[in-house]
Amino acid sequence: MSAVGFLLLGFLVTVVAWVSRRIVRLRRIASALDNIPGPASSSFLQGNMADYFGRQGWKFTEHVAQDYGGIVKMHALCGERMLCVQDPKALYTVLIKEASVFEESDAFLSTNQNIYGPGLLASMGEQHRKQRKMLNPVFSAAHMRHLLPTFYRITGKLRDAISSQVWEGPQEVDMMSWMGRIALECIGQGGLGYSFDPLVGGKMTDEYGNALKRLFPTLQEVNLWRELLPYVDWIGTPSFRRMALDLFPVEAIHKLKGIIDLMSMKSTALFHAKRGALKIGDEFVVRQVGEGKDIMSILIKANMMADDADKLPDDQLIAQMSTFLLAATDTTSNALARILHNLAQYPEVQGKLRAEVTDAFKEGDLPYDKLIQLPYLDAVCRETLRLYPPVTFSTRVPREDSVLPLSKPMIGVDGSVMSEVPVPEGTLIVLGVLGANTNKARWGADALEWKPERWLSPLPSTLTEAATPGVFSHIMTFLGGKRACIGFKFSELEMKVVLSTLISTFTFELTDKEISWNQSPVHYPSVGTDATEPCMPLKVGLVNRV
Ligand code: HEM
Repeated sequence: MSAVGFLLLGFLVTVVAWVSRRIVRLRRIASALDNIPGPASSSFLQGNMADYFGRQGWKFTEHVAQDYGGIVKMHALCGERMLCVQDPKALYTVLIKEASVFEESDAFLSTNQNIYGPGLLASMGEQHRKQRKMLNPVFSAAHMRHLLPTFYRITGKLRDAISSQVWEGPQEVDMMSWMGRIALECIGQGGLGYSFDPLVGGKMTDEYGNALKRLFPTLQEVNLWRELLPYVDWIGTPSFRRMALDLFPVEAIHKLKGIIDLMSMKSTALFHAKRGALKIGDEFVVRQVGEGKDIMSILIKANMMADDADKLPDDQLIAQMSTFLLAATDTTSNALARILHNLAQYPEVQGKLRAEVTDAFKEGDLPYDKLIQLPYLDAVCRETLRLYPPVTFSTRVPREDSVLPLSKPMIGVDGSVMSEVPVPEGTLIVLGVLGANTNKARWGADALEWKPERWLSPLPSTLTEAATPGVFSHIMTFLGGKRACIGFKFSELEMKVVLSTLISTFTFELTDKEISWNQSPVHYPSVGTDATEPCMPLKVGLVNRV
């Protein structure tokens, strides 16, 4: 049999095995979850997948968040059931108490393993625990404060670049593009000690940076094939699998392979250069981009000094580099874009924020603690992250049967009162971040309104008295537990530096172009609902020219 015939046969066997396993699992899950209320399925094939995860899925996500109980049954592909979990006690069980049962899905882990290598987003169990043990201290506030001068310097360049665009008078500026570039440069210099972009107008030309930008759109093109990965990524040796991929007749897969190869080559070269510099000594290191204060330099040093039992192998260190770049860029840039969009819609909030920041910075750049604690800047960031969590697609799959207790009982489809929900092994769980962040019983009747002021007075006791398992305030935007976002302090600092610089220099207004927000692994803005290209035009002017 020819190599192609052998490949096709293997593929067919895999598909048949996958379909039969799926049918058995479906039947079991469906009967266990029958009694949980939730929206009707839109079609047998797609269930509610397109309603929830589709580009215009935000309204449906709000409907699920507001109109059902703490756990909502939804329909996945071909009759499969999935649960949206938004009750705080149930979320606590998923993320903390039984975190070793509720792991990332196999498809998520396999995809990430093939893209980034064995980093945080591709590891589970002991390997993940060991990586977090090494990495948690690297992301502590003590290290973040050393990044502040780098962030001020980079953001100064951004301010100069935008100033030159609007020097002659207010202009329409695509702020999404600038937020993408600043976020990449912050994680480039602050995370890897590498500069992607001089931030001087035009477009970024760096090969590595452009590969990163192409990754998510290309992944979208191979969505269906990704589901099959856990069933095939153990077949043969890595070189056999590479050969099989070259023969596979799907163009997007070849494109993806090219992007991943380039990212891997660049991060490996950067890693070795960095470790070489660290071995030569501190004097050499301070002359590098990042001056040895970037996350990777600190990680490599910590790893060199760790006990043998705690040391991470090179491939796990290298894998963190693309992991950080991907996890940090779109999330923070879109969060910043959302804040600017809201400030343009609420000029009184914009004015109040500008007054606070201008007064605070009148004697020069603020030190770390003062910047982080500026009350109104903090309130604007928290409130935006609460109401518009940038990441909405976090999922988990229980590796064994489990039970999720509820903080507030709910009424089942048969009218009975349910204080807990049985969850069979293999059930797809969507973490209902929006539902947790906007629960009216806990946040108050105005939970769906964007009101930064709510953070300036004590939060309702309904919220503070019932624990929320989130790492950031009382919100679930960065999740909680052992897989919570490791970079939330990095992101918070970056957002505050960028916003304080922009808001004290520029004014932001809406244009006549409608900005719509698209559901995707990370929410992004576009002009109107048809365009898929990320874009957010705002009318930008100079503060002292108004
Ligand atoms: C507004 C900005 C950000 C948001 C909303 C955000 C949100 C999240 C969420 C929800 C997760 C959990 C994903 C899951 O388990 O399904 C996560 C994980 C992660 N984030 Fe962030 N993130 C942000 C910024 C950052 C930054 C700046 C970095 C790095 C500097 C970062 C690095 C990571 C990493 C490495 C993980 C995987 C953690 C693990 O599995 O142990 N994130 N993030």
